[in-house]
Amino acid sequence: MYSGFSQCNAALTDIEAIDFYFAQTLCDLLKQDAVFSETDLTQAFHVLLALSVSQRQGNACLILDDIADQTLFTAPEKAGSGWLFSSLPSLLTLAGELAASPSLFGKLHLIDNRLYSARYWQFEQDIKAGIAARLSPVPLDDEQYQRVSDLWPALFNSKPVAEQDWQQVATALSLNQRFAIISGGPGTGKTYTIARLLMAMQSAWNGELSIMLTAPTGKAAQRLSESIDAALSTFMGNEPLARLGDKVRQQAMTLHRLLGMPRWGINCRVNADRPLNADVVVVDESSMIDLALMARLFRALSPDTRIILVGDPNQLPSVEAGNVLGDILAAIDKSACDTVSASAAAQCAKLCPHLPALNTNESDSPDCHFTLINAQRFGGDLAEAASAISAGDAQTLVESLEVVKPQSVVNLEGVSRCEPQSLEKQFAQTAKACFEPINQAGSLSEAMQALQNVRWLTPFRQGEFGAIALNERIETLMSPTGSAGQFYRGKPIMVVENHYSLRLFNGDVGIVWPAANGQLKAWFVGDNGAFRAVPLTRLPRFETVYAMTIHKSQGSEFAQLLLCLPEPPSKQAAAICTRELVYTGLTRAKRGCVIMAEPSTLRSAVALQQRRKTGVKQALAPLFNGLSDGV
Ligand SMILES: Nc1ncnc2c1ncn2[C@@H]1O[C@H](COP(=O)(O)OP(=O)(O)OP(=O)(O)O)[C@@H](O)[C@H]1O
Repeated sequence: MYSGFSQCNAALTDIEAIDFYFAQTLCDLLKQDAVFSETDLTQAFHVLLALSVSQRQGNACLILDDIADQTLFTAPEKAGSGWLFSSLPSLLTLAGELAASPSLFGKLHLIDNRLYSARYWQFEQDIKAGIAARLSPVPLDDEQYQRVSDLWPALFNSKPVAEQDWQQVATALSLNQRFAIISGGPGTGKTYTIARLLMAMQSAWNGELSIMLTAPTGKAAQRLSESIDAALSTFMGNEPLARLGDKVRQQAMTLHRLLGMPRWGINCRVNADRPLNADVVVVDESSMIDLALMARLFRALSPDTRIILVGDPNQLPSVEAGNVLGDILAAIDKSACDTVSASAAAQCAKLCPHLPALNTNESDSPDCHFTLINAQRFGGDLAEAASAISAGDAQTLVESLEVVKPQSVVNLEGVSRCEPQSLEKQFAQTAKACFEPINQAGSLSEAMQALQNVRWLTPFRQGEFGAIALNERIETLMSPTGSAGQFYRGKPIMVVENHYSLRLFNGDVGIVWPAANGQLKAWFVGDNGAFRAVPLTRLPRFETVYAMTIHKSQGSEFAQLLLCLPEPPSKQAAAICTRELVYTGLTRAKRGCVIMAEPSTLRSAVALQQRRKTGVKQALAPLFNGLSDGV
């Protein structure tokens, strides 16, 4: 085999030291068994290498079919590089023997054709156990029904309607679920529904429920609190409703804080032995939650705690391994919009006799997924473009987009396209139209508002249209000295590391602005919505943020967007430009978006779906099809 990492790295491409040492450590253990031939050990080393690479790429496991009879880790410039894996039957036999070998006991798991390291296998098992334990509904008693029925007309329109109101259906049917998912695109009223569902729950349980609101990032948590507040403000004028609203309103926190995750390390303060003291946990932006974090969340719930996942499965999956929300929804494979069980239909009819009857099915599978499909806030064009992207219909999308000048983004309602060359030619005009309002603002709050109005998004950090180059170019136009990298009034910045004592977190966006004494400071929006200043000398690591990557923009929204989709400069860059990336970028726009792209680049991106290899769907499907295999 290889004498060390350097020799391995010379023979194979796309591997990292961690892959080599993972494979080598396990192979060293295997040698103790003394049952594997040298040939088997060499094959095992490469399978383990492929497993580590696969997990590093965001997959939970290695699908053996993907490597069978394939030569992997090749590089055109390295003659003879790469490794040819054997056929599927012999890979399956080998992987089975590895997983069963005494020296690797518990370290590897082979489920069907999926090879796991113990960590990821355990995450999947914990998620499965957490969901399985919550699938049987907890019926409301008659008094609870009565209280919720009495409240209903204050929460929703209770006049008879011809078209189904999925927000009401979701609320009525989630009331007695201990596990529910409310999914939908941006502005479909997920938070509106959650606020009302929580009001209904509090009324059923006489205001005694302990509710926790959480989201994976600080920004998403802040938006969740604000949106719940806005949804509850409707009830302020009515004393009893306002009191019920107070039992729902609270500051959402990040999942890391909720679980008491240490700054360094992974052992949560809140865990199976010391679970969360909550009756209901609402998790927003669930698509951003990776396997490990979701597993830790489920471990931290006591058996009676209800969990409601909220999110948009068409968005990018988590940065770290897995695609948990998408996989759970794939396992459920239906929503209440299709059919529900007869008992769920009866429950809905009891609370909402004014709604059309739901379609029923014969099964007793749990009705725990509710899709909201009607855009409540999103402009028609944006909603249509977003659904064309999520349906993979690039042709309709490209044909529907008017070609405009890039600077028209500042007042745009809806979606248009501009050619990359026209942004190149009109770069200065476009940047000034978008960002001069920040410099020209008369006050800090106007500048903050202007900053939220327009943002440029890009898939990449590096390269001509990467965030770094775009910010440098824009900054030379905006900075009074004409050079990048200096502080000036109106410079937008994004913190890129956590600073706990300053209460600044990775992704927080602020602005450089003079304090009352004229001294420049960095200003951020505090927890209570008020601005707070941080001395420039104390700022943690930050970047200029006229432009940002689409990944970083998750959980944020802007009135108008310039969505740059340049032609990917390499194969690796092309692999990033997926349908989910375009969808996530576009749906950050509240009013208008200009997509800067060649039609061919847009088509290729929309055609490419980001697939994460996991076994979550296979593990959960039996639970949702009434075939629980007993966890
Ligand atoms: N049934 C409704 N009637 C009137 N307004 C509604 C209704 N549902 C939602 N809205 C309004 O539509 C807007 C978007 O709703 P909401 O914020 O709940 O959507 P969301 O799906 O949570 O959005 P996002 O994905 O951006 O978080 C809000 O202003 C909300 O008040």
